[in-house]
Amino acid sequence: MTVNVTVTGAAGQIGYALLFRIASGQLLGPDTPVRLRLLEIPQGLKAAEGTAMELDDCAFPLLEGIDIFDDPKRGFEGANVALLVGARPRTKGMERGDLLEANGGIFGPQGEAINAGAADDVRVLVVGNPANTNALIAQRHAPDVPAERFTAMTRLDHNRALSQLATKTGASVSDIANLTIWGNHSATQYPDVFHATVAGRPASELVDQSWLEDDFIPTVAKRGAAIIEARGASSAASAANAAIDHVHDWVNGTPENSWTSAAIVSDGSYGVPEGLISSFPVRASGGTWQIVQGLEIDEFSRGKIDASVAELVEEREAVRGLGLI
Ligand SMILES: NC(=O)C1=CN([C@@H]2O[C@H](COP(=O)(O)OP(=O)(O)OC[C@H]3O[C@@H](n4cnc5c(N)ncnc54)[C@H](O)[C@@H]3O)[C@@H](O)[C@H]2O)C=CC1
Ligand SMILES: O=C([O-])CC(=O)C(=O)O
Repeated sequence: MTVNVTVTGAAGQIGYALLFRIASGQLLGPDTPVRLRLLEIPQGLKAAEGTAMELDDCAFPLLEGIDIFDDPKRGFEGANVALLVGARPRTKGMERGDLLEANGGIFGPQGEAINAGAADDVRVLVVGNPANTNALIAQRHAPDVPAERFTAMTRLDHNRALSQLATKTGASVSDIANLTIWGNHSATQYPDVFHATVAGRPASELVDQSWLEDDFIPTVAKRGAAIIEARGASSAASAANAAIDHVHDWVNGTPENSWTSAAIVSDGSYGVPEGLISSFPVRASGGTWQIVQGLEIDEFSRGKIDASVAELVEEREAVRGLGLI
């Protein structure tokens, strides 16, 4: 059956890296036809039309159609998968509160539109920053959609951590299992190697604590800023790739022998307040995410997780104070 995929911010740089991969079958697999619904603001419509022309020109056998909208109500109609990429970027002179407020004006109405018209099985991935809190705002505006269908992306952080650890240990990324990103998709995130293995050996035996603290954790947590500095623009292809990985695993399941990371609604596991959208170690099966339970968390990890979760609580209080949730 054809799957309707809504992509917001379709004319942006992540959109340009993402749409062709969705249309080629990499999001949902080689047997699933897709129909794209592109949502943009009025100023983005012309560029979205240009991208749609290029999608046509690829003659993707799985692409059944493309529609373009600037009205969220129509953009999310019948959506089975919704990728919320478009967001208000932080600009000069903008305070954190201004950024949260501007994004509340986007993600509140989009949550309402999902509630009103998306398909019963809708799965939502928020990429646009601040991703966790934008996802929370959207989720709170969609009371009829099960809360666990709203997720935010920390898969790019997860993939960045895999790559750093592989390089350091001289292993291949496919040798690494059970890394975790905890908390917020921000500089406070905690990339945790203490349950990870590299070719079956505990990662913590292969790297020392000073590398973790002085190199690995800050490199992963600040990678977004380093890419902006180097490229003059934020991560786009790697962000699109992570979005594909996230939805692909959500729908098709994670491999037996490992877990991944995703920001999902907390059920209170690991002391993360219930209802926050925070990154956890997760497995997917049967189309749902489950938090990996029973991991031992030492004092170092506890402090790092708590710090990132505290930032999420602060963001939640800020949007509550602004009347956005
Ligand atoms: N979670 C993650 O790991 C990552 C998140 N990001 C975030 O993803 C977002 C998008 O990044 P880029 O594509 O590089 O930005 P971009 O600025 O190139 O594109 C954003 C697009 O969104 C559109 N847009 C703005 N408001 C909209 C609305 N209300 N409805 C529909 N479309 C809307 C804009 O017209 C623009 O075309 C940013 O917030 C960025 O910070 C980027 C990389 C990684
Ligand atoms: O900082 C940004 O805008 C981009 C981002 O989220 C990342 O690359 O992780």
